[in-house]
Amino acid sequence: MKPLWRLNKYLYKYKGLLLLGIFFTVISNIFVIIPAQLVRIAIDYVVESFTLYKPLIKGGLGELARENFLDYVLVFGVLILVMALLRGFFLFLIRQTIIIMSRRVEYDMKNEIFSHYQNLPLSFYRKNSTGDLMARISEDVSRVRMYLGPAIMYGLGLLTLFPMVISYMISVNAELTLYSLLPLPVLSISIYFVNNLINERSEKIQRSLSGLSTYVQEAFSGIRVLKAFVREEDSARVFAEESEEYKSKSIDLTRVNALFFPLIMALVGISTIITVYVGGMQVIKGEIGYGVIAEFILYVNILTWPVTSLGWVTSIIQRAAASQVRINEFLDAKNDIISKENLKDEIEGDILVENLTFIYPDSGIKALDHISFEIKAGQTLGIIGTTGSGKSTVANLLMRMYDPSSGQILIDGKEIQRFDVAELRRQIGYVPQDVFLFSDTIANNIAFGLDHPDRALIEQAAKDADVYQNIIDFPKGFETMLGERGITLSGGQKQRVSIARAIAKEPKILILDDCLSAVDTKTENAILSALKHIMKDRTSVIISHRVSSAKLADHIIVLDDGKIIERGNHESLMSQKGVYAELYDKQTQASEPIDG
Ligand SMILES: Nc1ncnc2c1ncn2[C@@H]1O[C@H](COP(=O)(O)OP(=O)(O)OP(=O)(O)O)[C@@H](O)[C@H]1O
Repeated sequence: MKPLWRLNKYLYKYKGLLLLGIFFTVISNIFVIIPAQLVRIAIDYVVESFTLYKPLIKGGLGELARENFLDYVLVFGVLILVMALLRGFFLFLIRQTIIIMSRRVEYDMKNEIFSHYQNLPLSFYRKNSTGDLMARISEDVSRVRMYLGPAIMYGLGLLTLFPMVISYMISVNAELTLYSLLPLPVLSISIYFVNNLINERSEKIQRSLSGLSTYVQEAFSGIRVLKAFVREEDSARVFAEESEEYKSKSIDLTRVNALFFPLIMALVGISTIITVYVGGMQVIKGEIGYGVIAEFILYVNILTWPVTSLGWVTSIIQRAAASQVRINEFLDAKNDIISKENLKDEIEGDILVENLTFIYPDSGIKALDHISFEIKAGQTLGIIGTTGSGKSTVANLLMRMYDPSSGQILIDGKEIQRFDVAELRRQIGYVPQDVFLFSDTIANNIAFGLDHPDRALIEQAAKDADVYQNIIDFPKGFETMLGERGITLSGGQKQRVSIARAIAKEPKILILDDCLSAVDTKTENAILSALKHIMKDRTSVIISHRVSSAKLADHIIVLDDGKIIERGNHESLMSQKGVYAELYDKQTQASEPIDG
């Protein structure tokens, strides 16, 4: 229960709806109790009338008595109907308050979690899978909503109806109350266990279903590989196996579900039999009228649903608490990338890296080992190195996705930690190694980093990234949709759109992380020359494992296993005849990659 206390702030926020909900619950319960009493009065009246009826017929007053009797019964009928309508009306109002409150809280929670997620550092996303993040913001929040909505609603109903009905029943006949309610605790406990079984099995089904959909999703997104390796039959077989598992789990659930209603019916039936039996004995003894039996049968029926829901509500609360624990775990995750001074200065672009060492916190891998370099504003640094040598890690640290383990990065002579994080990133144009484009139009993808998208700027960025011609060749040009519902760009086109997105921001620092690997050297040169022109007064970092990308840079560093092993410009490095020169020779001899 304790984890759910965190939700009290929302209950407080929507206290108006909650209090109204409680009020309507009490009122609706009154309209449950009164009809039962009316039934008792009506039945007792009918029984009495019949005893009086015979002498009246004999006295010739039969017709009058009959009319009187029918009027009276009609009044009862109308009253009971009105009560039922009023109860329905208040039940409607309860749902309009409590369920609406739960939907509002659900909305607030999702927003709170989503904006918290966005604040969390990259390291958090390394530790937790996307599936997990999605499950907590959707399924877990839905379970918590079940507590805030239905569980609170039925819980309130239970808490108010029970004392009202039972105290009234006791006031009518304590002994009959005791007997008729005897099976109800058994009902509640059995429903609790059956419900737990149902939940357990539903969860298994849910897991099996998500396994099934992940499998289908993967099979179709990897359809090219699947077809190329002729694995269709194999894939269909695995699918059939997963479906089989889903089917058997569903049948398991149906078996338990099938137990649910008969169980309720049986226990309610037992209560009714006991009420009729004990009540009948008391009627025979002349202690009560017939009407009391009918009234008590109605009460037992009225109490059945709340008792049934007791087990259900308990298990909803348990599940909600477990979900809230998972939500709280993420909500309590802190962002350790915080600014010391929130400097919002315009960046010039001087970068000084001193003795920088970085160990990835999650894997313990030392990706950078005491590296130092300097880039003056407007200059270009090329970073060359083999796979896993730490090149992307430099980009990560310059973007302040992580903080250095030791050493420091100074931008314009100021420690990077002093800058406002968002402001720093806003002034950096980053082209990641693994291109990610959104399922949106090309124009919107290029304008992604802009607060006020400007068509001329978008088109210029596309020209500078050498992708303009490709885009206007599409029938819908810049309005072409990308992604699942749109067209698929080639690897090289994607990289260039990603570059256009970074330069459209007109950044002070541009970081290209191995993003020219899918374009041919001619396009690579065209892009680099265009970039040189537009980055004239800005700083560029070009990361690549291809020498052709870095050779135009003012300075080049060669990384190996996190250490700088060579530095200089293209000419000086070539004359050193070291790793760089060797790489250059090897790569110029190799055939050029083809622009896909
Ligand atoms: N997020 C991460 N968590 C843990 N270890 C990481 C992470 N990213 C990279 N590493 C490790 O750090 C080392 C350097 O990786 P990095 O990505 O910087 O290399 P790289 O030079 O960019 O390689 P490539 O050219 O293949 O992209 C590698 O050993 C890698 O396994």
